[in-house]
Amino acid sequence: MLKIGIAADHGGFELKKLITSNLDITNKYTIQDFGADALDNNDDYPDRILPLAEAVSAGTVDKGIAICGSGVGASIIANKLPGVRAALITETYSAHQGVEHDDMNVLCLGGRVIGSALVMEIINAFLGASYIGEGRFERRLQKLIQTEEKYLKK
Ligand SMILES: O=C(CO)[C@H](O)[C@H](O)[C@H](O)COP(=O)(O)O
Repeated sequence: MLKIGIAADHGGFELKKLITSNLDITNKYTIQDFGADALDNNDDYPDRILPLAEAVSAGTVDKGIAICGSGVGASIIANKLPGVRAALITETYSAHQGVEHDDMNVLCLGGRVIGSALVMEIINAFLGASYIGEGRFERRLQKLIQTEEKYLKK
């Protein structure tokens, strides 16, 4: 079963609630909620998203969903960690292509910019996709990993 993590700051708090109550996890996923557990308009996205990104980096969750107001801050902080490939996604094509081609493992969303019907389609596309893992995609991923090893220190 795929292990999914989810986290949000105040800008993504309502969207996280909507996602966790609408996502059909039956027989498919386990979901770990990294907070925020309550709305705090003074919280900061690095504090809220980092525990999820650490879990993806450590491999204790397989895929993450990181939400802030725009999705921008969430993607910036998540990508600081080794092994995390996060992207801000606003439509369904990139939600699955990012996984299939680039092994994207964190989906970033903007809680203040995305509609509730679209967001569930995006999440289902992201969670249902698998990395192709060969040929030109693997060649590109290896270049990305080499870059990470050169510039990011564990
Ligand atoms: O979108 C964000 C970062 O990219 C944050 O979630 C905040 O919503 C954004 O920075 C706005 O901050 P505010 O304190 O809610 O005005």
